[in-house]
Amino acid sequence: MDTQDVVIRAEDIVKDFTLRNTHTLKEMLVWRLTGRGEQMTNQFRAVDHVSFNLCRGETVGLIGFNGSGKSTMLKLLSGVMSPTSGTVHVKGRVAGLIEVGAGFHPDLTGRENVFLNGAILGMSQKQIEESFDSIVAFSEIEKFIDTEVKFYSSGMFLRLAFSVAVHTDPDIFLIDEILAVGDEPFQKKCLNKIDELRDAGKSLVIVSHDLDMMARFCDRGIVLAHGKKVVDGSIDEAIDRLRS
Ligand SMILES: Nc1ncnc2c1ncn2[C@@H]1O[C@H](COP(=O)(O)OP(=O)(O)OP(=O)(O)O)[C@@H](O)[C@H]1O
Repeated sequence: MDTQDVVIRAEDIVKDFTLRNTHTLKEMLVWRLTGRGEQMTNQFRAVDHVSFNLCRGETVGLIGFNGSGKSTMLKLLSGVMSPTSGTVHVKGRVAGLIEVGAGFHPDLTGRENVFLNGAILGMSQKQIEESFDSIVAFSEIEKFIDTEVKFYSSGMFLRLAFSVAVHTDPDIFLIDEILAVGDEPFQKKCLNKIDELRDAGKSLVIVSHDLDMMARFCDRGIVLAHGKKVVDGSIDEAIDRLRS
């Protein structure tokens, strides 16, 4: 594919987290006085020099065992988090379904959150007004739309968040495991919507432990292990590596 078609270019991404150890005040004082203050924290590398391109129209599955860095990688792609080093270039509008309810304010109603979230995802007030009925209809939570979202179940959060995100007409859609919290009918509806987005030539990055679902949706698979990219190939090749 020529470089014009690249919508995400992740170059040599590293993400380090600082893990804090809990110490008593006395320990901290002794450590500081003995000049060992730097040992109070340690660094953990969650993403280790990962590079890849995502092309227009591709659906890539990001797979790997627990703690391998998948969710961190999605947050770096979405811009919610910055890399320690390396760069992420994005072309087009990104919608991320990364954490259920992220970007939702608990004290606001569903209706207010649709406007807030839509605006965060780059929609104008007029676009949100025009899409509002369709957003609510897709989510099927009409009855609760004027209830504060702190009273929503995680499935209700997902319904509204997914619905807002797909209505923003994203070029790139990032989806974390969260589909798991929806009930089966809603999951089916989301999967159909994902098919529609694929058919419309959108680019998707999906994180899931449901390898059969990944085999059905993804063209390509990237396997992360301890933060490193160990496979970037067909989805079948990626799944084989994980299952071997
Ligand atoms: N904010 C943070 N502070 C410290 N460590 C973190 C933070 N976020 C993630 N980590 C660590 O980074 C590593 C990768 O986490 P991440 O959530 O990206 O893994 P994952 O592959 O998505 O895992 P899972 O399959 O369990 O969801 C884990 O060891 C996790 O503890």
